[in-house]
Amino acid sequence: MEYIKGTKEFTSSPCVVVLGNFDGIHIGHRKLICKALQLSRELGLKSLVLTFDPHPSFVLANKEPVDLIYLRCEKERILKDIDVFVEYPYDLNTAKMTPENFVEKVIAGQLNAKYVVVGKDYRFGHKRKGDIGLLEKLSSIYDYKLVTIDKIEYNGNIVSSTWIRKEIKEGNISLANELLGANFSIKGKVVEGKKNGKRFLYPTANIIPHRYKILPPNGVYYSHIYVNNQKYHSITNIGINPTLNGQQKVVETHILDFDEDIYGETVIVELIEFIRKEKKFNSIDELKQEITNNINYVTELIRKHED
Ligand SMILES: Cc1cc2nc3c(=O)[nH]c(=O)nc-3n(C[C@H](O)[C@H](O)[C@H](O)COP(=O)(O)O)c2cc1C
Ligand SMILES: Nc1ncnc2c1ncn2[C@@H]1O[C@H](COP(=O)(O)OP(=O)(O)O)[C@@H](O)[C@H]1O
Repeated sequence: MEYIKGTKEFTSSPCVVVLGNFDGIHIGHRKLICKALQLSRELGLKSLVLTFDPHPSFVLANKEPVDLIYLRCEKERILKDIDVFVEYPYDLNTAKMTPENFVEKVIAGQLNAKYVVVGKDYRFGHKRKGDIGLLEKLSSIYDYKLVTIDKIEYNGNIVSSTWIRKEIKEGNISLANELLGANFSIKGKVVEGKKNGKRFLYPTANIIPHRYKILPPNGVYYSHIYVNNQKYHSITNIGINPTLNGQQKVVETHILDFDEDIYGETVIVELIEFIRKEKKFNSIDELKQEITNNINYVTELIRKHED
């Protein structure tokens, strides 16, 4: 995948363009992406995803981009089949562009779009005045075809990033994963902790989560971890380790049947199922007993799944 960021000075060969903010790439977004991939294969065109960086709300409302389901580095993994991923700089000049101007200059001009794939409610340009009606109207002038995709529903409700954020915050990881069409994941570098794991408890690979990343409530989750592209079953605690008077929020993963030094490695932790809330125990022994119970539960879960 070619990745274009931080510049407006680029052009593309004829392509199928997918437009969207793709805050949390969910089953609705995946449908757009699949359609674009299918068209690009059939027609021998490049597939290109265009989003904005920073998020428009950061520039327009001066809001910090908090509670991100995917950080940029995490999106690349999901968009791996796409040929080109563009993060178009969203500054005050971009915000001022009329929708007509954006289509002429960027979509038809720079991107050389032959197909434009968007959700039915896609809005763009100054004050979000552009919509699919305008994209359709301009398609004959700029010689592209418009493909619109209906909003996807799950149990009668329209799937949205806002809904998924709510489920993640409430700890409903299994449902969030259904809506994402993938397991919610946290990517980061394994850092050194206080070494209490190996000494008194179980070793855990520690990641300090990015301050913009959304996280579920502090607690213990059945997880998968990818180390050097190899997948392992694991159990993850998200929290501050109150029993050992910790202060900082850490994502800590104990990998089952594993005994390697992975400090400094970039890993991906996927959360699969909520097990329990994080608690302050009266002693390290009590904490260890509970962690052992949790590991046994996960081992049993994996065994049942493999039967
Ligand atoms: C499955 C699991 C569950 C845990 N649950 C708790 C908990 O409920 N409360 C707590 O204070 N710490 C909990 N911990 C965190 C341990 O306290 C932590 O792993 C230990 O402090 C080691 O820290 P270190 O990596 O800095 O050495 C849990 C760890 C694991 C692996
Ligand atoms: N099964 C395992 N799960 C997680 N980490 C492991 C495992 N076996 C070995 N390790 C290594 O041990 C480190 C964690 O040991 P720990 O005592 O918890 O130290 P720290 O406090 O630095 O996290 C990990 O970062 C990793 O390099």
